Amino acid sequence: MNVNRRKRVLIAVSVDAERDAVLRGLGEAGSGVFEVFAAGVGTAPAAASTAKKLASGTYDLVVNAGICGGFAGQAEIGSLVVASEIVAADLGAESAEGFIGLDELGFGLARAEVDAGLAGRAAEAFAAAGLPVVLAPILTVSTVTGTAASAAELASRVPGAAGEGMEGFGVAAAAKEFGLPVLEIRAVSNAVGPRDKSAWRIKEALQSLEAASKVLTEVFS
Ligand SMILES: O=C(O)c1cccc(C(=O)CC[C@H]2O[C@@H](n3cnc4c(=O)[nH]cnc43)[C@H](O)[C@@H]2O)c1
Repeated sequence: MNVNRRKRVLIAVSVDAERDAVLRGLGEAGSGVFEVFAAGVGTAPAAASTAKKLASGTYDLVVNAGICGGFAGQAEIGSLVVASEIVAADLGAESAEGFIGLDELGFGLARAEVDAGLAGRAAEAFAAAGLPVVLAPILTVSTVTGTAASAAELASRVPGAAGEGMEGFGVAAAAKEFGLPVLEIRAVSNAVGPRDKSAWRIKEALQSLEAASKVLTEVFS
C-alpha cells in the first residue's frame, strides 16, 4: 500500500438502487475513502468493469456489495451475509454422476479467498450495531435459483452456504488480477428456492445494505 495517501476502497454493486443505498449509508463520512459504482449484473460485466476501475492503481481493497438470496436456516430476509469465501457454485460440468467443479476438472479454482481478518471485523461491527449477520460462504451463480431441488443441490455442494448472488466471483477475479484483497457483503432480499417474485423484499434488503454501509465507515476509515 502507498503510505502517502489514505486507504481507498472500491465498492462494486450491480445496479443503481444498490449504489444509492450504499452511498446513503456511507454519507459524508465515506467521501475520500470509498468509491461506489454499478458494475452490472453477472460475473462477466462485474469482472470487466471492476478491472477497468482497478487499472487506475488507486485502490487498496475491493468490496462486492448488494442484495442476495438467502439459504433457508442460514440467512433470513433482511439479514446480512459477509462472505467467508466466494464460491463459483455452478462453474463446472454436469455428468450422470452429478456436478463436477472447475477445480476437479483441473481448470483452476472455483473458490476465491476473502480477506479473512477484514471479513471478521466487518461481521463483528455489523453485529455490534445490532444488524443480524452471518459470516459464511456466498455462492456466485449465473442463474437465480428457482426450485427447491436446485437450492438443496447447491446447499449440499457448498455446506454452510448462506447467500447466493451473481457477481462475487467476477469481482474477486478482478481483485486477484491486481493483487488486492476482496470482501463480499450482501443483504438478503429473498429466499433461495422456488421462484416467487411476490416474496422478494428488495426495499427491506436495500435498507439493510444502507445500515451496513453506515457501519463500513467505522471498519475501513
Ligand atoms: O426475476 C425475478 O424474479 C427477479 C426479481 C428481482 C431481481 C431479480 C434478479 O435477477 C436480481 C439479480 C441481482 O440481485 C442479486 N440477487 C438477489 N437475489 C438473488 C438470488 O436469489 N440469486 C442470485 N442473485 C440474486 C444478484 O447478485 C443480481 O445482482 C430477479
